[in-house]
Amino acid sequence: MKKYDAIIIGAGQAGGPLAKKLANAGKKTAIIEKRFYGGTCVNDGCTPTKTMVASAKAAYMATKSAELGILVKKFSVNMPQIKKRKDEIVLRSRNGGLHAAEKTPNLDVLFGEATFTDHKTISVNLNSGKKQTLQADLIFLNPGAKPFVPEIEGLHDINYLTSTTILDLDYVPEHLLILGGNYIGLEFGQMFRRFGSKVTILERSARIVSREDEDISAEMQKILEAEAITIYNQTQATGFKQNKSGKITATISVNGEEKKIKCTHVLVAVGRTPQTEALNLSKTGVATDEKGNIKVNNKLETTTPGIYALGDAKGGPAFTHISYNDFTIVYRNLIEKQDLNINDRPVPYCMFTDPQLGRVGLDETEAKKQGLNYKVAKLPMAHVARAIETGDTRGFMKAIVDTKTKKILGANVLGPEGGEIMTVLQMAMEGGITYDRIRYCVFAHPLYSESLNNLFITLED
Ligand SMILES: Cc1cc2nc3c(=O)[nH]c(=O)nc-3n(C[C@H](O)[C@H](O)[C@H](O)COP(=O)(O)OP(=O)(O)OC[C@H]3O[C@@H](n4cnc5c(N)ncnc54)[C@H](O)[C@@H]3O)c2cc1C
Ligand SMILES: NC(=O)c1ccc[n+]([C@@H]2O[C@H](COP(=O)([O-])OP(=O)(O)OC[C@H]3O[C@@H](n4cnc5c(N)ncnc54)[C@H](O)[C@@H]3O)[C@@H](O)[C@H]2O)c1
Repeated sequence: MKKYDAIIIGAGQAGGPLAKKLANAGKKTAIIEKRFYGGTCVNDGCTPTKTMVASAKAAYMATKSAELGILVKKFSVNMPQIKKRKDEIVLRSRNGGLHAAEKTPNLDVLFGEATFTDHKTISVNLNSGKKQTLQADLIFLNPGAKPFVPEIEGLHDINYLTSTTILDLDYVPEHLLILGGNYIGLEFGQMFRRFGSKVTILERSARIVSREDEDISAEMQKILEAEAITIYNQTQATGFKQNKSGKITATISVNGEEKKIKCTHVLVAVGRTPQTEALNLSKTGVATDEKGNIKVNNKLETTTPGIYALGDAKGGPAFTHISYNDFTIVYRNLIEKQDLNINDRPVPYCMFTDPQLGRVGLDETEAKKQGLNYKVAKLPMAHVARAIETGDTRGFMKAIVDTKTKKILGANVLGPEGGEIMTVLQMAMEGGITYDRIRYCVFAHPLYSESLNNLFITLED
């Protein structure tokens, strides 16, 4: 049995940085990782997908460049090269994080699967085949999540893809059928369409990106359909069959009506599930909800004092920056004796479709639901000088403002660099800068953000 001051399970977006900071603060720390240092974001999430989205954008630009007067006569997609570039970037990032951790005094990095055997006692099945038992008063759980695979007849008999396994393809699928029309389904759907696949997306809800306002869903659907992606809303797959040559027939229910679709590959992108089962949390009194998410209070402490949960495994918004912020909250509270909680933070995000969808704060639906006194400012990208000049006028900017205080309550920007434009509005929200000031702010011409002047000029006082 080895005693530590702190043990961290999972080297994800919270665990890795927390381990280094605790060790540097003088705590004898161990971090246990069963797979790859850096977790989902670095190895199977943000880094590889955004790397491949960049390749897909290059393919898209090759098809669009004639409009800008540049004739690309012919181009081809080199999937092995796209994969190689992605693998190299992932490896560099993974190894960078690992080497920094291994060089940190006071920090032991263990590769293996951790499971609780008793109160604050952890057994690790080391990847080397050996076992090690550890104990600490402070334990941090950062086990992340994995793709959720629904029970659909025949799904387990076909060689379906997940957001993790699709990253290993070194060829372009002929016809990719995707279950789920949100982050993962749309980012991969557009990417593979641009690589040359035929793409069909099935979304169970009435509309894709169903957590956003209706006008966002409609515009996103229009943008994706313009690239010849087929989208079925209010649709579920009810069965799959694969023939000897590998071709798959999916039975789908569209608005209750049965239909058959033939495809070559199926990507399951219907959400993620926490990796908490293997932890054997009942041994240490940490409660989970019916989905396996770890229950925490607003300071991220679980039902067992001294054990904290960070990142995706606690449910709620599942983003890298939220997991990272969890680390900073826990660290500052425990080591710097601050009094921070997770309720006070904004939850911005960006969907990396092209154009991007950046979002922060309240949308129109939520403002209406809360009965707020609000106004909506909306500006089509077709009225944005920068968008016209660069030849991409898809989408719009939208902001919700408080009529009385003139404060910005939220923003959705579906457009080129939508994430960056949203972030400018987020900074205004954080600094309490009202929309009537932004209307007359001097922004450099002709930036996308300059059009925030015009966005708020659309509002009458
Ligand atoms: C395809 C895809 C694209 C994404 N793109 C974005 C994006 O663009 N922007 C964004 O903000 N977010 C994105 N996300 C979400 C983001 O990756 C996660 O929210 C983020 O990685 C936070 O994860 P985490 O810190 O909770 O845990 P993770 O990063 O998942 O790390 C958890 C680690 O714990 C390890 N582990 C689990 N159980 C054990 C155990 N018992 N013992 C030892 N180790 C264990 C796992 O192996 C893993 O390495 C994406 C996700 C996916 C799947
Ligand atoms: N850019 C980013 O920040 C980014 C990118 C990728 C993933 N992520 C994170 O990863 C998480 C998982 O992403 P995701 O897209 O898999 O999940 P999600 O929960 O965001 O979306 C799943 C979609 O699938 C639909 N769905 C559910 N069951 C279905 C079924 N049986 N058939 C058809 N549709 C069905 C849902 O209605 C929903 O629209 C997200 O919560 C997100 O936080 C973030």
